Amino acid sequence: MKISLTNAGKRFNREWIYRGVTLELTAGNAYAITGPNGSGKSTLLQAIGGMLQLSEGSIGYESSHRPSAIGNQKSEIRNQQLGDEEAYKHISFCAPYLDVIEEMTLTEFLEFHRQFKPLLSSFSIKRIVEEIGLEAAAAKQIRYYSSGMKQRVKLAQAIFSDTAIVLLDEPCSNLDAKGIALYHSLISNYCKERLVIVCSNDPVEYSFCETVFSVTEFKKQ
Ligand SMILES: Nc1ncnc2c1ncn2[C@@H]1O[C@H](COP(=O)(O)OP(=O)(O)OP(=O)(O)O)[C@@H](O)[C@H]1O
Repeated sequence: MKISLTNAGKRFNREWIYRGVTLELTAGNAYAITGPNGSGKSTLLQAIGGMLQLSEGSIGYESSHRPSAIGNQKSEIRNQQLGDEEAYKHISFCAPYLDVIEEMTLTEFLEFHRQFKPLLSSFSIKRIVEEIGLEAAAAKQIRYYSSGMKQRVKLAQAIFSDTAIVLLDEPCSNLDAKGIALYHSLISNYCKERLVIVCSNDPVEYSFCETVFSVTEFKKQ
């Protein structure tokens, strides 16, 4: 999977938040978007995730796959541009401004979510609940969870969805030291082959990202 941004820009009213963003982001890599409060990190991530329309420029999503081999011949890897609808099936998102369904229990919520985005193969809901250490609370409505427990649920929803792209906005919000360790183990166990983008000002959240860029680089107009 590859995401290409070409001259991407976003403005609210007359104010350009970023402009001239040209980047290629590829699967198997982790990227961090940093920058001061209000600089446009979330706005850029939301545009990449298709939740927000750009004011100018474009975003393309390209998947690569190897069609099944014919006879003994090895087939070439084929690249295919995806339409927006198709691309969004490959994206999962975790962010403070995205809500979980508070009226559901954790088990019900994961069952519900699975109908729209399949889970990583070989993962049962029971196993996911165990992975995030919430076995004792699995039958409790999410509305009664602490903020750190809710954050674990949001991380699980994003990381255990079978998507090539994982977008994480402030992924360690409300997590304690154990929760932060859990986040890092989920990233290293389940995100190696995927395209991960983390929006953050806290190096602890993006320590594993090979490429770090600041949204302030895209403020020159
Ligand atoms: N819907 C909107 N309408 C008008 N302005 C907006 C809207 N959404 C965001 N902004 C503005 O865009 C700018 C960038 O906001 P954004 O949330 O992307 O910043 P951020 O870098 O993620 O900040 P933080 O570190 O505080 O989370 C801010 O000035 C914000 O006020």
